[in-house]
Amino acid sequence: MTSANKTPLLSANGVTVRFGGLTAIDNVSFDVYPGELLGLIGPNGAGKTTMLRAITGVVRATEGNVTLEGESLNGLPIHKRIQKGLSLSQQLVKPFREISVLDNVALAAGVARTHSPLKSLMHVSQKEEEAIGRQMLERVGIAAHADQKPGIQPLGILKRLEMARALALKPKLFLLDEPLAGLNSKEANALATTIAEINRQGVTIILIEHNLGEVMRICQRLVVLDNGRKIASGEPRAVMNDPAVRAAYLGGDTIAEAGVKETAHAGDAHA
Ligand SMILES: Nc1ncnc2c1ncn2[C@@H]1O[C@H](COP(=O)(O)OP(=O)(O)OP(=O)(O)O)[C@@H](O)[C@H]1O
Repeated sequence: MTSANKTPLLSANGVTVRFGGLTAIDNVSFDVYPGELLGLIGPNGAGKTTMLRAITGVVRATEGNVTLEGESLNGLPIHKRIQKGLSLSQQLVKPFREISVLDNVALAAGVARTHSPLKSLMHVSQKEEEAIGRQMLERVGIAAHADQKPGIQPLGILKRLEMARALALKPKLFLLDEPLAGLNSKEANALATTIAEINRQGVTIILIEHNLGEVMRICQRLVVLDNGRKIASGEPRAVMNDPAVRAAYLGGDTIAEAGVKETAHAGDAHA
């Protein structure tokens, strides 16, 4: 957990991202400590996904910098950041539909080992990658689907497959962008439990999520963005009771209640 004498795994320092005249991220700084499950939350359009993209190199920060284990990631392309230990599980799930669930994960494991998608394609199903694939499917709870094709899987399984693919890269920092979106409350609850379990096994995680009930349940610390700015950070319950956070979400009313309801969905509440 956070402590003054611990070195952050990741530090964002004064990160600003502008798209033309729009400042999507405005001078945001925060740290992620080894072993943490950090929730990055905020209303629609707050800048959460842009922040993740600035960390992974999908968008370039206009100002500021991001360091991983003290080393600047500035200017590094996405694949170099992956090599250094970042892995992003995306909101949109796009597996290869013609190969099995297991081969999808084995392929990702191959990319991690060869850093070349082409080589990993030729290596797919080699024993070691396959073993990593099976291990990751176990980890996300879908080992029973290993030999099936992704095309016939429901969204809940596909989300877990996407997570298994990202975990196959053996990341130092695992970035999850709205993994619970589109799931019913029972599925969301189960997947959030899996995410907490992955964290307990030692994987440091940044979780972007609108489902505040699950965020409150599994995250150890929160960073809140609104209009591109960091408006609060700290222990979840204290953050949820922060007047600035209440105002950002609901105009100051019932964020604490919304936060503890299992089905709470800030995106819905905000709409
Ligand atoms: N590539 C882009 N070009 C221009 N504007 C963008 C781009 N990406 C994001 N934005 C804008 O930046 C702002 C922040 O968007 P972002 O998607 O990061 O927010 P978010 O907090 O992830 O929102 P949500 O919860 O709705 O997914 C929004 O105003 C969005 O329209």
